[in-house]
Amino acid sequence: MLLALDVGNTNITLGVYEGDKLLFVTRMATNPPRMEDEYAAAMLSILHLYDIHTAQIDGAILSSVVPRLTDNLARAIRRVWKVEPFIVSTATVPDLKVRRDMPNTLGADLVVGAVAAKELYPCPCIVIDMGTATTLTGLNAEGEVCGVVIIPGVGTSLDALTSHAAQLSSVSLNAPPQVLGRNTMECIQSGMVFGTACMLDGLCDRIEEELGARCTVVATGGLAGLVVEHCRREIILSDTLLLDGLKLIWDHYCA
Ligand SMILES: Nc1ncnc2c1ncn2[C@@H]1O[C@H](COP(=O)(O)OP(=O)(O)O)[C@@H](O)[C@H]1O
Ligand SMILES: CC(C)(COP(=O)(O)O)[C@@H](O)C(=O)NCCC(=O)O
Ligand SMILES: [K+]
Repeated sequence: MLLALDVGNTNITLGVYEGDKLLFVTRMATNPPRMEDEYAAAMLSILHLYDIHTAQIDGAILSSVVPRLTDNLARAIRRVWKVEPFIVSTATVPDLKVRRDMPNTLGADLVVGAVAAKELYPCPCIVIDMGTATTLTGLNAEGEVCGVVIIPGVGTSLDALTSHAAQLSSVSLNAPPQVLGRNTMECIQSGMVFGTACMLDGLCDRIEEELGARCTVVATGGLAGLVVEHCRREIILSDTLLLDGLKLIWDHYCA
């Protein structure tokens, strides 16, 4: 079985594959950061919860955009399962062509999303990932990464807004009944949900203009479900895009 981990700035997403089948997906909070033994204990008890025994894991793959956690997690994996985790980066995934300055600074999650999109969807393609940041990655018809847009994520924006505006407090991230909010809560929700949906529609149009072709658009990340249904363009939702990408990378480079 393969243990696949994607470390984002808010959540560590963990999945286990048996062959091509994703057995389960679960999440651990990224903060506070933990030590090697704490990660080992946490992952062991999660796998125990899903009836996976230590001897059943014979491979591990890790993508991380939080460098200070990567080593502790990798050491925990080596210690518990006696396997060397494959660490995703542009260097370890050389088949993905990245047409931008300093390609090696592309976030590992964006590498994984791009590999998944290139393999699983028609290109040109735009990958939207809505987590701590909202990112849009543009892939051309050859599946090469042509560039990325990075925007503060929906939750991150809301935190910034409410910490800077004396009369605004945080709201639950839900779509209000109409665009014109009738109370402070609805006004903020409208801005967060409809504002983000309009921004995604508009950015996809502009990325298509730059790529000179109509694109497939696929969205993932913890906040995608909330926003994408309010977009006017057709956007495919995939909760497991990054785990799918990790599995594809594993099959290509390690199997
Ligand atoms: N099912 C879910 N699992 C995880 N996070 C979720 C879920 N639904 C909504 N969220 C929200 O998504 C955000 C985190 O998204 P995620 O893609 O895990 O971020 P990151 O990759 O930056 O760690 C948080 O604001 C969280 O509250
Ligand atoms: C843009 C990101 C912060 C997104 O992280 P996330 O929201 O998934 O936690 C991450 O991909 C990152 O740190 N990237 C490095 C810079 C770059 O890709 O250009
Ligand atoms: K992510």
